[in-house]
Amino acid sequence: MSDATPTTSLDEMTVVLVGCGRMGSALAGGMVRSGRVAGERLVLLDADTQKAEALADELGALTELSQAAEGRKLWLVAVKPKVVASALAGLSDEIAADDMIVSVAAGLSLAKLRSFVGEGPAIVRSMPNTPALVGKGVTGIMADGDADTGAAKEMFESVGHVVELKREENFDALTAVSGSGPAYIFTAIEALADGGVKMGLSREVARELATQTVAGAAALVADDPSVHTAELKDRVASPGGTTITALAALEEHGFRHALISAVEAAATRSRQMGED
Ligand SMILES: NC(=O)C1=CN([C@@H]2O[C@H](COP(=O)(O)OP(=O)(O)OC[C@H]3O[C@@H](n4cnc5c(N)ncnc54)[C@H](OP(=O)(O)O)[C@@H]3O)[C@@H](O)[C@H]2O)C=CC1
Ligand SMILES: O=C(O)[C@@H]1CCC=N1
Repeated sequence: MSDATPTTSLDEMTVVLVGCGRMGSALAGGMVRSGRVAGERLVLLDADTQKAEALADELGALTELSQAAEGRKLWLVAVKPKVVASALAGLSDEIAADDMIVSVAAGLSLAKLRSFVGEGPAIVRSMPNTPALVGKGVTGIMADGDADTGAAKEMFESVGHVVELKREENFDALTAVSGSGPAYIFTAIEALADGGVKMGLSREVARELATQTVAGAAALVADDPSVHTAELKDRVASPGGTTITALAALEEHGFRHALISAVEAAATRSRQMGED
């Protein structure tokens, strides 16, 4: 059972990535770039072997389980939620009872994951995001039962922040805020730059300004959690100035409501996906 699972450092394990798509490749790239996971400790598998081989060439990683070192494996499952059961079934002869399975699939509960693999391997449910590729990801994790999350935590910490959830039902909200969140922010950066282009800036300059503004604003928020974001906003808005005029326009167009509704819609979808 999971509570008998040994505690092993990530250094002593081989990470096997199952699914080299958008999220899987971002995680693999981020881990190798960070120097935390060596290419010879990373096996890349994909239904499309050419995709796995191309990524392995780029990262100096392996593509065959037979090339992996002896010892515990961390199976990082990054296929679409509907494919997780069949992907794990196809690997059942390879997964040892003392291995660890880490799923990144949206909506898939620990109970469902356990039903796919049976008793034995430790299971960790996670929700990362694509900024992991550049070491700026944030990942929610939770283990099945009292399994040790250490190696999974180490892996995700190599590509950014880790938030350990105590209540599994919070995965839907976390998915909606940080799993899907980068897409909202990319859209915001694009629209901010569009505004600059509309007002005469070149696309290149507008993108640079929008990107650095979002990065700088996020850094300021993160710098001191005791300062409310409203206070930071007030410090930008001079009385009768440009910012308060812009904020009024944003309110008129339901900016806050749009974001709140987006998170609500994504969380609802995550919950539905878990019921499929
Ligand atoms: N994209 C994101 O930002 C995030 C995604 N996730 C989760 O990550 C998972 C993957 O999403 P995403 O990367 O976007 O999807 P992709 O479709 O980009 O990646 C999935 C990859 O898995 C491959 N694949 C399919 N079946 C198998 C199999 N049996 N064995 C090995 N590989 C297989 C696919 O190949 P083929 O295309 O040929 O089918 C594809 O290359 C999902 O569960 C999603 O919920 C979580 C957080 C963020
Ligand atoms: O869109 C999706 O379903 C996945 C999960 C979070 C981000 N991408």
